[in-house]
Amino acid sequence: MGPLDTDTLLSVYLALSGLTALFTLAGGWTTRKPGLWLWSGAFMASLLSQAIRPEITELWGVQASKPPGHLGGVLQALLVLAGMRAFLGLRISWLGIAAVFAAVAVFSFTLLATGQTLWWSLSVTQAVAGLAMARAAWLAWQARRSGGSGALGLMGAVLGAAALVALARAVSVLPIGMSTARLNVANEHWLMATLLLVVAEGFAMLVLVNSSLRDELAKLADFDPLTGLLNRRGLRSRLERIMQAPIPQHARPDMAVAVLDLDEFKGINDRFGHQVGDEVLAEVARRLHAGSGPGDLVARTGGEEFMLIWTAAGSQAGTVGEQIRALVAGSPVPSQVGDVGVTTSVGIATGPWQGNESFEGLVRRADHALYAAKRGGRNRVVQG
Ligand SMILES: Nc1nc2c(ncn2[C@@H]2O[C@H](COP(=O)(O)OP(=O)(O)OP(=O)(O)O)[C@@H](O)[C@H]2O)c(=O)[nH]1
Repeated sequence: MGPLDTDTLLSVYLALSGLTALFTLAGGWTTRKPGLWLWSGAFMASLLSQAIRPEITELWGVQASKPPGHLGGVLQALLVLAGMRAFLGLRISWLGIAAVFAAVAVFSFTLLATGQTLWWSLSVTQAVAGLAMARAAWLAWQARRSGGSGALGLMGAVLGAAALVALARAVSVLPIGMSTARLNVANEHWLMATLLLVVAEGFAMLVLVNSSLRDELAKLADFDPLTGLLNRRGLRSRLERIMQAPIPQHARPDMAVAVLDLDEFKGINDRFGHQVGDEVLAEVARRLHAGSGPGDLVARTGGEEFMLIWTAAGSQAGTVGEQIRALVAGSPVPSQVGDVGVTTSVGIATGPWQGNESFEGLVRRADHALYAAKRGGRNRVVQG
């Protein structure tokens, strides 16, 4: 036996699968990310399928130990695919997975029972595993292309490579006109590539989980959890991005900054309770968001304070304030205690885009206008 014969490679494969299963299990446990449990199960499946081979060999002979190993590879790939779907929030067809697995299992065990060569079993199981991996790679790529993180691209590349290796292995072990010795050599080559890819898959999975946690943290830092609107920090960073866009200042339509403060909101809390107050805030946020265009920014900048930046208010700038007030006060907010009437005061300032300085100036003007609206009796718009 050489140092890199099939049995040695399978032992290394077993050890690496076990480690990857542990890492993904730890990842699933600590992050509660969907998909990681399935990925851990995927590597556990290939570990178990290799670990039970010596026992099966002892009981029923070496031939009988092969189909479980082959099927472990299929189960692993199907679970990697299911994990990818879960990670991306897609539906998983367990019936489809069971049907594919059962069909391949029946095929392998029929070959075993009828005394035919088990190279066919390896070839077919690797082909099925390759197709499942290719599907998982495709999903990762699609998600990357529709705005996902770079880690999805890495995952797609690694799973794509795993798919190619499995398919190449499926072809290289086809028992057509090749001696068993040559089939063994071909199998060992591709098995070695599979080993490297187990490590790469585990690595890509952890990178993917880390990057999605980082995205979540960034989201938490930029958004208000009650209303889902941007918070002050998120508003600022998005505004900076818009201001830095390479559009000449003279080509930008005027923008409007509106500062809103719900009227006598303390009274709503006192009369109906804090929870109803929260419902009102969430509904006001929904209305403000629904009433804004895709390029506009809507933020909750304080308890019952909101800020809207209409990035292309243009010639309608003068009427924007009244539209915003009507969005909030136009109809009462349905809540657990029935309809709750709510009004808002709005301070508004419009002007051209001229860098950060001018934006701060606009906000100051809008703030002063808001105080004037409150002083003037509330539920009104004052232009600053
Ligand atoms: N339910 C709820 N209430 C909040 C939240 N954040 C701030 N508030 C409440 O909002 C109220 C704001 O009250 P005030 O600043 O006195 O203003 P107001 O009653 O709206 O009166 P005016 O602004 O003068 O019209 C306070 O009672 C805060 O407790 C929140 O997240 N949920």
